[in-house]
Amino acid sequence: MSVLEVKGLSGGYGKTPIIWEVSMEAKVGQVVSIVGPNGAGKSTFMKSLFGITDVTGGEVVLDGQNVKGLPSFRLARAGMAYVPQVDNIFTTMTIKENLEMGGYSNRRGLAQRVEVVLEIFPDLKAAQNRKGGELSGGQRNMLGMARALMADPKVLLLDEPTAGLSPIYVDVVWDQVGRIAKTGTAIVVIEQNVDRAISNSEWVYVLVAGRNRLDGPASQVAALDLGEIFLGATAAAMESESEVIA
Ligand SMILES: Nc1ncnc2c1ncn2[C@@H]1O[C@H](COP(=O)(O)OP(=O)(O)OP(=O)(O)O)[C@@H](O)[C@H]1O
Repeated sequence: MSVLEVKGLSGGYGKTPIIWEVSMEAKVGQVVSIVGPNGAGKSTFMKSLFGITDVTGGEVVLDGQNVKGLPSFRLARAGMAYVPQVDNIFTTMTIKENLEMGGYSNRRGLAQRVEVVLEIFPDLKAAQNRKGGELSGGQRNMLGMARALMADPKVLLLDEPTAGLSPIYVDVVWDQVGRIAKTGTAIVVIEQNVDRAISNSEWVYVLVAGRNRLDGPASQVAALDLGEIFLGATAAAMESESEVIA
């Protein structure tokens, strides 16, 4: 069952359009990746979903509810969570306090929720009294995800959670993504590394020049030469229709 359906979303920053008629969907408990060349509009698309950039057209349906154009706090209430690439934790607060802040909107059962989330992130559990600012890059990214999970979202949007991490930590973060999905949360992840995206997601979307270029099950996308497609991020790609290879 689809928990997130995006149809023909267009938008950008003020009057500058960046994404054109982008569509995607994510099912309950599914990991969906978005890949594409630098500047393809991946982050802008995610920000548009979460009400941060200007949306000029399209539809966003979250768990059956049309949420396009809602401000971020209402999207959060409706079950969407977003973890940006940077500034995703409070550095002067402990891990536990960061989690408590993440659950501020529903204080009932907060302590139990902290426990549930810490069970998903053993590294954080072991260091729960350390301050955010003392954590490694990988731990910070995990705390960003954990904090977002405090609201028990239906859909979790992650903008490059593995950016700048050592290969070992990249594996750890992807492992956590898989664990979160198993709890039923749908996860949409922007990933620079195509191979990682393919091996850790069920479905992969390729954005080129602000548009859907193609999408399909990870196993089928793996068979394509995406390097070639990325390099061809030209006017020709912009004019082509999106292909679906499901
Ligand atoms: N705050 C902003 N204001 C205006 N334009 C922006 C802003 N942020 C990004 N852009 C522009 O939007 C376009 C798409 O950028 P975006 O960051 O969404 O791409 P991306 O696919 O996520 O790229 P990367 O992989 O490099 O992060 C780029 O041309 C960029 O210059």
